[in-house]
Amino acid sequence: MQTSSQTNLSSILNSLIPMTKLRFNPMLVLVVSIAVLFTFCSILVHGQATRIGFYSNSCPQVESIVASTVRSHFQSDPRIAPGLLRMHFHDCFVRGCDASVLLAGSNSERTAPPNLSLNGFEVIDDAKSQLEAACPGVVSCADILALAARDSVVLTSGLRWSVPTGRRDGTISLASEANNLPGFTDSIDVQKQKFSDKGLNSQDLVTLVGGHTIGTTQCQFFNYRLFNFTNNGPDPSMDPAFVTQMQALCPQNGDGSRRVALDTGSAGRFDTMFFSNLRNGRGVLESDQKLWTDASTRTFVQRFLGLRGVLGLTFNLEFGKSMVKMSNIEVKTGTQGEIRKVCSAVN
Ligand code: HEM
Ligand SMILES: [Ca+2]
Ligand SMILES: [Ca+2]
Repeated sequence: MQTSSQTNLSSILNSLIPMTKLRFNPMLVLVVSIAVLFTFCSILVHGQATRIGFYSNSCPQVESIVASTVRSHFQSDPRIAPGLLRMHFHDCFVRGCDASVLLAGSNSERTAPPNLSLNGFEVIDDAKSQLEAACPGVVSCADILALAARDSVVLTSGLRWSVPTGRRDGTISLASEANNLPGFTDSIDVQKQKFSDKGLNSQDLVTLVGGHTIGTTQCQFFNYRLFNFTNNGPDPSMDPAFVTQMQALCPQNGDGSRRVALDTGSAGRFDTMFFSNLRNGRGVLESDQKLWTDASTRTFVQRFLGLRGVLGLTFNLEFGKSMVKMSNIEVKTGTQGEIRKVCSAVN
């Protein structure tokens, strides 16, 4: 039913365009105005966001170029897969996912202690130079890193997810800001706090730390648990047989830079073995083992292991969902930041 004011409005609008055959349908005018208003308000409130297919016209080859570059480097050195996943995490937690972690120079993030062992920079540089040849000045380094992290999970038998793109590159990178990153001795409360500061909840925390299902750690980040953790011995949350196994790999006063798997027995495969290891007191990092010790995070570990009946969660599926959240942290879009020409330097 039309109200008299709608009828009046449409007759006024129709009288304004006597030369055309267009006629205003008041309902249509209403729906379109609401849609325009809604879009306008949501841009005002949320800022612009990333979206799937951002480069579908400007650089349709972007995904295939990144994927083939990551694959070819992975074939000669599989360590780049965990390397790129960790690099994306370290990027997102400092100034958002803006490739700040890729900038070289004195006092840049790269020089901060947690970033000294990052690897895979050459993979991003390689993809970037191919993309500059194919679509000059179009694809951001931040997006290349987000895509490369996803491709790394796929290459290690994880599930694929769609990566929204449209990030722009930041121009600032400060070593001092890398203390935002969680540390391997952090309590669960501190871990939760650092994640919630970035809009990530406890489930995201457990899921994303599940990224430790691939890759390695240096002995120096956990060997303090193996010997004099307490007055009379190793960390009591560790399985004694596992302590012996780790002592052999990381002897006291041995080489602290030696590397061992974060997920014993499955360092190359994106699976739930990491969570079984936590359940069995076989977590390598102190911060990882606490995900099982603490009841509030343990429930999520149990859900990934199918130990909570209908509350079961599929790790590989949840990982993609939490990664989409993580890779949208404080993103720069639209006219913010820039599209770097070279990923290690601002334009
Ligand atoms: C409480 C949070 C976290 C802490 C304390 C932590 C700490 C660490 C430490 C100490 C290492 C060993 C680094 C080395 O020896 O070079 C490491 C490696 C790694 N981290 Fe984390 N991490 C956390 C969360 C995450 C998240 C959220 C991801 C990804 C989504 C991630 C992915 C990785 C990967 C893949 C490696 C292996 C790197 C390689 O083999 O090159 N981590 N992490
Ligand atoms: Ca960043
Ligand atoms: Ca694994």
